[in-house]
Amino acid sequence: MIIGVLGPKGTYTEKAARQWIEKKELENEAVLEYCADIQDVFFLLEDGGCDIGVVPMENSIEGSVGVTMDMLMEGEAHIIGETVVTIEHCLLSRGKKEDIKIILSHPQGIGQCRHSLKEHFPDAELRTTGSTSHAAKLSTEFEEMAAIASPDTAEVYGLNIVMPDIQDRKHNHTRFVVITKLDDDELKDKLKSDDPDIAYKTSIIVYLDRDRPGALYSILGEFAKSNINLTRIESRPSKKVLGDYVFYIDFEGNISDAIIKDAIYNIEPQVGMLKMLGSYPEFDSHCESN
Ligand SMILES: O=C(O)C(=O)Cc1ccccc1
Repeated sequence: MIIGVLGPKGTYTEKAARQWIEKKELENEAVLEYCADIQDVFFLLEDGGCDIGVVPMENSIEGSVGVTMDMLMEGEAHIIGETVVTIEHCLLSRGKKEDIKIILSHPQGIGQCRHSLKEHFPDAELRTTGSTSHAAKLSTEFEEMAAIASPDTAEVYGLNIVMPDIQDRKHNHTRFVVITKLDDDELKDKLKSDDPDIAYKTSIIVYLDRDRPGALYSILGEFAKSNINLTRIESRPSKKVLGDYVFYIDFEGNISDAIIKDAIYNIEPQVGMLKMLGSYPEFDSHCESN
């Protein structure tokens, strides 16, 4: 089974993928395919180059990962799982702290360390890369470069940890989603089936089409009426005109539950578009460590 992840070796996304692989007991079958950026994970999946993909979705400090949200809207990928990884950013370099002039990372990495960078490296040039480990790899070339990445990545690329705990807040977590293009039958052949008794979550995207008072209220009311708990609601630009949005809604429950099916049935006639992203086992922080 080929699993597309953000590369090169040493990304947090790889950590997330390994966490999910272990949970699904796929250690003997899974082969990781490293991609240059998040978009490429989706393209690899769409082109049939991998069975499964793992991509970052949202971070507790920096918020949503726009490219992941956009690619979920645009493509055929659907969500079959999620996992949460604890983020522990460090500053990695070949040189010493006083040599550092350029700091590299994925935009999420830079965003999660913004205040700390201003405080400790006010004059450094900040440059974005495809991933945290891509930044680490580039930093092996010059002593004046440093990467924001995980301590494990320092080991992979033989870099020094010049500053541990560089993130703005101690508690830092990223939620990753597991995506596929395979249908239920194909998945049944490849994956151990999920325990039907565990808690599920469902993700949808809705576009309201007609801007009118109470349109979103009415949709959210369908969830409230059925006592369905929302876990996330985010808007993204519809990309049609300024001020026009699509809404990403996550809620507790499985689309195979009658109560969820009924709520979706009631919402559908009220919206211009409803895209079902998938129902999948909710990450359980009590059972899963990382
Ligand atoms: O997976 C990575 O290493 C990335 O570059 C994306 C990212 C960046 C920061 C936190 C979590 C994921």
